[in-house]
Amino acid sequence: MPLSCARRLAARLLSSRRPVGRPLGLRAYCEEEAGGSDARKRKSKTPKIYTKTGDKGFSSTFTGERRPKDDPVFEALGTTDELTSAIGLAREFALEKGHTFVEELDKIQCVLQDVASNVATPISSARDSHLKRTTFSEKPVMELEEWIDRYTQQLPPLTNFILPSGGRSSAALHLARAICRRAERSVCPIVQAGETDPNTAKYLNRLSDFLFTVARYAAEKEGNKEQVYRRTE
Ligand SMILES: Nc1ncnc2c1ncn2[C@@H]1O[C@H](COP(=O)(O)OP(=O)(O)OP(=O)(O)O)[C@@H](O)[C@H]1O
Repeated sequence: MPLSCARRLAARLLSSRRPVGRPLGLRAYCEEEAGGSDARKRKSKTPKIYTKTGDKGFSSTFTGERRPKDDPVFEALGTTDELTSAIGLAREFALEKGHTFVEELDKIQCVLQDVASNVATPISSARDSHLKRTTFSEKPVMELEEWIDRYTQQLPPLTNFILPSGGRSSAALHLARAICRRAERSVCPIVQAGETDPNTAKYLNRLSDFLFTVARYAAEKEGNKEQVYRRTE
């Protein structure tokens, strides 16, 4: 597959905000660009979700590098994808209960796409045009801090260790929080290697605090008791 196709695909993915985890495959994209193969033209114009380009255990970064699928970049992308999926589930539970923080969760899911775009663009192989499209600033980190402070003010002070509990919304937010911490751990080595913006790891660090705070807020608003830690002996 010509590299130029990979790059054009990546550019289109970023501009269309197609999720990093499930873009249109390279072959499908190149055929689409070329007007489609004869067979495909006859059958259908719908591009296939699988391209088979990853079958040998390698995949592409946004900069066009082919790397093994157990590379730290794909590990971090996969974990970020798990995180946004867990938030998506928590969001559904929260929506059923009419929680107002659903709005913040919506924005967070979009910002996580930006985190993934930045991680998918290793600085050592990026050109200026890649970097320009995938910048990640401190602004969303600051916004999270404002949200954490606002919700914390509405909660009773913490006097015990809280166990993941407090109803479905709250428990799902705790699960998302734990996955968020794993996402942070997976991004840290990439930051330390100087390959991604440190604000991505900062964002994930603040996000786990935000998820903890809204987990408690959800339990409180729903009138659910949170389980507290008690020594078992
Ligand atoms: N297992 C994975 N975990 C995390 N990220 C991945 C994984 N596989 C691929 N990626 C990333 O997600 C993007 C889209 O994934 P996709 O499944 O289309 O890639 P692929 O496996 O290389 O190709 P295909 O599935 O079409 O054969 C890739 O370009 C790569 O950046």
